[in-house]
Amino acid sequence: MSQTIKPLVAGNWKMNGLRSHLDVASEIAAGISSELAGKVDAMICAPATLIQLLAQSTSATALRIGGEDCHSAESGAHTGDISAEMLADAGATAVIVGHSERRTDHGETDALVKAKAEAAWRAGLVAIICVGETESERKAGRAVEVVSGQLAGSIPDGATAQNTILAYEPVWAIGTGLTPTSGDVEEIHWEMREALIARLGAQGADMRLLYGGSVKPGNAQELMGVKNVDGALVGGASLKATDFLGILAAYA
Ligand SMILES: O=C(CO)COP(=O)(O)O
Repeated sequence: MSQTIKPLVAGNWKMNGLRSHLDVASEIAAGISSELAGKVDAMICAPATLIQLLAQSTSATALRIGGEDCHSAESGAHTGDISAEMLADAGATAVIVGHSERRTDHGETDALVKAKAEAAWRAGLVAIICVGETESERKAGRAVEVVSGQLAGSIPDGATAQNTILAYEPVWAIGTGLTPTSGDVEEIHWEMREALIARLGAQGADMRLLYGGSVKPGNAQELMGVKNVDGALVGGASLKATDFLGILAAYA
């Protein structure tokens, strides 16, 4: 945990949540004391259908609301897509780009992820850029190489510690209950930090680096304690208020 960087625990609801799920966010917001909010930022990235409702219901709380993806264009003939401006208009303050499920399901390339990050900034949103190796890439000893390549290709010039957050999510750890060892997380996060400093200087030194992949209340303290881990990106455990608050409690 860095001395100077305020950590962020962000939930990613993925394609989960009807309006009946709004109570979960309210419960999470109610569970964040002002003391805890002084130590860690908290966010839920939600399906586009819920963003406005969530932003309204949590507006007086410390919980921030984000989107899960955006198109690179501001508007136009892109049926079914959502622009960063639309997310901002609905009350989002950030958006995830380049999640491995988007890279896999929709064939998103580093170049597209980079364009989406620039779109996020254009709309005044923070870009949460995701990178991470697959199981076969790790087994082949290529984890550092793959993550470094994604990082170089997905982060636009002009990234700052204010407009960009990086999330390392090993694909094989997502939704599986498997996590890398603390040593493996430390190695990747160190490599990311070095690459960011080499490219962005002080902005890279201050940028938040989240770990994601099967983060639960039971392993949060250990994972969040790893050097250069400045918070978490949480999938399944963000759908239950007690679990998400249990992860935030690692920073209490
Ligand atoms: O993909 C993730 C967050 O973006 C991680 O998902 P899980 O926490 O369910 O493994």
